[in-house]
Amino acid sequence: MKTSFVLPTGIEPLTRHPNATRPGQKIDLHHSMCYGCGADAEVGLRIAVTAGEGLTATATMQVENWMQGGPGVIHGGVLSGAFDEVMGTVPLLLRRPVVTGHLAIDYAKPIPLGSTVHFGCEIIGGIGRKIYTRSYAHLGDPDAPVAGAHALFIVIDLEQHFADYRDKAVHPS
Ligand SMILES: CCCCCCCCCCCC(=O)SCCNC(=O)CCNC(=O)[C@H](O)C(C)(C)COP(=O)(O)OP(=O)(O)OC[C@H]1O[C@@H](n2cnc3c(N)ncnc32)[C@H](O)[C@@H]1OP(=O)(O)O
Repeated sequence: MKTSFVLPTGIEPLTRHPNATRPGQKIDLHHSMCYGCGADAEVGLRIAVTAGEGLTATATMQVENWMQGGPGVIHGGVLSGAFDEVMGTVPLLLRRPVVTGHLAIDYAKPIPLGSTVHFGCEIIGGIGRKIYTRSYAHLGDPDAPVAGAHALFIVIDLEQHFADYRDKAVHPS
């Protein structure tokens, strides 16, 4: 798939945490009101990410009617959000919390409403606090990707990063 994303030189391999979610198991829920993965979110993608071998994962998402962009197909921003969620979850296999610094999407084919989108994802490696990932999406045939993505995630101190925003958080009613 064509992409203009350029990986920097000097990326070091990273190692899965010994206590990371085992292959085949769902990677722990971020929180139940999260737009990407939460079961209680008013509107959300409800993506479940499953750990694979090494630093890989898979996920699926149902393309519902509210996700429509161009007639009959998914909105590009929704797909972007899905890639963000999938790639942002995989660093939990390192047991390192991250936020997105840079996200790049390559849209190869329209994705019809009603589709099940399958995602594959891997951590490429890291430099300091920077973690580089790539992902692809297909509709059932991994040899026929409909989109791809790269992202740079930055490792954060979870408590410190969200300290000023916790009083704005919404909780399940
Ligand atoms: C959450 C629970 C998990 C649970 C996981 C659940 C999955 C959630 C998935 C969704 C994730 C999201 O959407 S997160 C929401 C969207 N993202 C955000 O809100 C992040 C907003 N941005 C920020 O807060 C900040 O900019 C940070 C934290 C990303 C970076 O700030 P900082 O901590 O001061 O660090 P800083 O020195 O600026 O950057 C560190 C290094 O990264 C590089 N760097 C930073 N941004 C970029 C960039 N866009 N492009 C290239 N490089 C960059 C810098 O040059 C530097 O390199 P060097 O000098 O070291 O070489």
